[in-house]
Amino acid sequence: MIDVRNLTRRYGPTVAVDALSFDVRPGVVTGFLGPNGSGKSTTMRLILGLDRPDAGQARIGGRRYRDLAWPLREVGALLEAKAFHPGRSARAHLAALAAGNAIPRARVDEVLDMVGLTGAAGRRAGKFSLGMGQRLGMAAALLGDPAVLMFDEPVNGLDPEGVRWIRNLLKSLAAQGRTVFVSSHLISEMALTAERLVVIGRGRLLADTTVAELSAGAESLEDAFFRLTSDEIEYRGAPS
Ligand SMILES: Nc1ncnc2c1ncn2[C@@H]1O[C@H](COP(=O)(O)OP(=O)(O)OP(=O)(O)O)[C@@H](O)[C@H]1O
Repeated sequence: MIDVRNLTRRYGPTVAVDALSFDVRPGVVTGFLGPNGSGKSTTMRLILGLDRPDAGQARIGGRRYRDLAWPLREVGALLEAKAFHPGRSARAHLAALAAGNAIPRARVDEVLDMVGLTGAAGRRAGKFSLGMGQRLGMAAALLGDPAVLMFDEPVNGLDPEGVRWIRNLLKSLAAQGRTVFVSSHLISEMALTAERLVVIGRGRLLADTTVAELSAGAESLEDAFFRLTSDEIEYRGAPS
């Protein structure tokens, strides 16, 4: 469970996250949607203690990130691809993370297998394709067997096979009872992956609902999304 209460973050005159409150529940995939610059990445960084809020707070399993004794064992996150040393093998990268977080070494091979990287485990991660890099990032997120998982735009740039693989992985992690929170620009992809949705615009909450409910009053989830966010997009072309 993730709970976000009155979370606010300003950068100079920009209010990136504006008194945002929502819960992310276990057992389902929750999509995090919003136009470019609406504050999704900032919110995720605040939840993960990578940035400090000006007001409010975010908690994981009832505790702030900085109060977690072994963060990697409570929350796994994939924020950007290729967040690893390029000269290290995939296995060495994961082994270093495991050692630093008191995670048994045997778990490294388990997660390599889960993400389909067993055959490439000895290769230098710097030579990995984008899809392999995402798989390695997923393996790192899963290493501590955490109950809460967060992914920022995990399918960006992936081929259809990679997109489907991530979709199925997220669903199976939620089916195991984990809390899965995933941001995306791709509304059609979220319609296939998520059950619940948190939608924001200019840092503010626009909807905290299910995919089914949001789609119900519109022709498609995409139409419902554009209706919801139409006043929130900073730069629009002139009306045709
Ligand atoms: N470190 C920073 N310094 C200054 N402004 C920032 C910083 N990080 C984010 N912002 C601003 O805060 C707002 C929210 O940005 P954020 O990256 O969280 O949005 P986003 O929804 O993740 O966008 P995208 O979908 O384009 O990735 C934007 O106006 C952005 O320019």
